[in-house]
Amino acid sequence: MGTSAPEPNNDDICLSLDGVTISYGNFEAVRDVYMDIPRGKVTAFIGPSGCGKSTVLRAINRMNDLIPGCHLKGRVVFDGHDIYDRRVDPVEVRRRIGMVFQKPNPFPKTIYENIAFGARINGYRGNMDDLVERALRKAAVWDECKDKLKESGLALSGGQQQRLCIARAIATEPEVILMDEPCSALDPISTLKIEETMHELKRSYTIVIVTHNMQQAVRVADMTAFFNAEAVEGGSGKVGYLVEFEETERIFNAPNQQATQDYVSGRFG
Ligand SMILES: Nc1ncnc2c1ncn2[C@@H]1O[C@H](COP(=O)(O)OP(=O)(O)OP(=O)(O)O)[C@@H](O)[C@H]1O
Repeated sequence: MGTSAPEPNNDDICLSLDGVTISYGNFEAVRDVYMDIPRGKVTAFIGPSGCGKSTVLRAINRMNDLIPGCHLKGRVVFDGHDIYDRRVDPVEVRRRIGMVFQKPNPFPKTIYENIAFGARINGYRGNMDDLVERALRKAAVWDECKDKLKESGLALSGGQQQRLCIARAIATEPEVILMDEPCSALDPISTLKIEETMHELKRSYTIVIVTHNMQQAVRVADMTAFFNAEAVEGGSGKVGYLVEFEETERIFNAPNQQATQDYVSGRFG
């Protein structure tokens, strides 16, 4: 992606956060995060509100660039290159590292166009009908959509819209899919469908999900990162930090840190 010399490759690691500190103006939201996100697995970010989970997630595909005053120190290494290198195109980063948001946000276009639009902009030259079908199938929403491809994406149910948004993210052929609380606006049945879809998707993609729902982390994630926030000396706000990053089973059954134990067992604050 970049033109700098590639760093040594570790095939099992998809993305490395290397001393990442993110500020909004003068406010330091999250400090000094180091983590190696494994390839082909689901990684969950959990932790109390305001500890910086979404901020870190958005840093992984340079989505924070769109927030005026947001600034990152450190490096995010993907495919051997720092995605914040001056020579790297953020649009290309976001194509390779796609994102699904909290609220389903289909374009006000047909179901077909929701998929085809981004692919066309990215210069896709293959058979568009095939791409639309493939993406909708991978996102497990083909059966519900196949007879109404020319209808508006907004006419689908919330859960179907979210799977359409996953299909839209897949259509640009990313390697990573970031999901920011993708089920928080959905009913339990739609939530289970998305979770099942994630199990399928991790065969082809690396997934990072922010979730408030600890049961969801247990159900879907191979690895879990627990973030917390602490008061800053002399300051009024709190700064987020990564407490620990381990296999999900370990985080929920035998974490290294007392703060993690307190959080996962509900004895927090
Ligand atoms: N656009 C922004 N401008 C200024 N401050 C922001 C912005 N977005 C987030 N923050 C601040 O950064 C800190 C981390 O927020 P963030 O949304 O990343 O936390 P979170 O752990 O994802 O929270 P939640 O679980 O409530 O979504 C908070 O103090 C928040 O107020």
